[in-house]
Amino acid sequence: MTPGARIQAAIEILDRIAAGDAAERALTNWARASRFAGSKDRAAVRDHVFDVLRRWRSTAAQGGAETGRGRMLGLLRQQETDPDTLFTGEGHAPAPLSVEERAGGIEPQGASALDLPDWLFDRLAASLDDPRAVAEALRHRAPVFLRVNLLRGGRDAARAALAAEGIETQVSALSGTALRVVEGARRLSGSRAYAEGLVELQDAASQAVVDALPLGPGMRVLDYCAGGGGKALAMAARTLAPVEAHDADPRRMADLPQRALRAEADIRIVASPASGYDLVLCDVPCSGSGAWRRAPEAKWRLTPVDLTRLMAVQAEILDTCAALVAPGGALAYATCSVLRDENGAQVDGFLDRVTGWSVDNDRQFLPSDEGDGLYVAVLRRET
Ligand SMILES: C[S@@+](CC[C@H](N)C(=O)[O-])C[C@H]1O[C@@H](n2cnc3c(N)ncnc32)[C@H](O)[C@@H]1O
Repeated sequence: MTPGARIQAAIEILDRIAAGDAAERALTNWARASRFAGSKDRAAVRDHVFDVLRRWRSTAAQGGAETGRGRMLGLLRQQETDPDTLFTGEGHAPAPLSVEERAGGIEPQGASALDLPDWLFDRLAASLDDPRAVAEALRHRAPVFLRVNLLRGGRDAARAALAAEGIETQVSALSGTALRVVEGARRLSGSRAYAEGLVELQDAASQAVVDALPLGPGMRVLDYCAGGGGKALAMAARTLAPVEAHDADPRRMADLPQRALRAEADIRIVASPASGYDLVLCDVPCSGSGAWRRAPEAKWRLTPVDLTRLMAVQAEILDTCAALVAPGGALAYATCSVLRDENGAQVDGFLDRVTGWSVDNDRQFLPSDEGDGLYVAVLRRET
């Protein structure tokens, strides 16, 4: 496909998304119907679509229309790429710009310039000292991070194995196990280092969250909202003992046994956790606001009603998990959110409802080149 044809494909997919299709579904449907598209074409089209999704409002403003075509035009203007080189009308490229399109487009202002819905800008402003910096970070692509699986070898050995396959990494400042991929990210899924469990894909701040947990050899540990199991696997590498994994939707854990096998981690799936754990992690469902650059659609689909519903679920999970912790044990509450309502306010609410608990430590990570936006609080059961 020519660069112009890739732009036209992205325009059509963006129109499907605007009509209500989920981004992944729209991309998959396009790929199925476009057998001529090679892997590089698919990756390029995907990048265009996700670049626009991160900047849904500002690209429409700068492109002069709330359409796939308008947004792609706005994106090219933001990237200082001359649209006339791509909107040529030749082959499968988009039609040349009209006089109106050429003259159209305005400089976005306020929440539009920050690519946030208005209501979310207000929530972010109420949560953070520098909401603009966080909103700006969410407008850019996320770096790719790996976790070195210490059950399968050390960091240097993993870096060397990756480098031998053309995947260059840098050591992350946030966590001793985190590597930032600087070259060859697309080779990862087919690499031996990945297939043999030397590394896992995991954001650096997610790894730092696990670093913050009071984990030790032989502890009895439960991951109550295990999902795909990223944190359960990281915890198993630290405890050198079984980690129990639970999720209200067991289908979310479908790949976990296979991942555990590859990583040589001892993960045991439990449908009904008992009690008496030394540590229970509840990595609760949340807005995902700290990771919206990876899943930008969520930024536009979340409503105030959704957020209120999520907050109720979070409080309920905290209370359920507290009852599973042994006296003297710890309860870790984590989100991938930067909203205070889902973070510090939930912990404050919990401490108001219970007695005999205190905060050991808590930390808010903000989205940046170093990792995603996550929150973790370690709560100690005194009695
Ligand atoms: C943020 S994800 C977990 C991500 C996972 N810990 C990881 O690191 O890959 C939240 C998970 O909580 C699960 N969940 C939602 N409500 C729940 C509930 N009431 N009890 C247990 N799990 C729940 C969801 O199915 C989802 O898999």
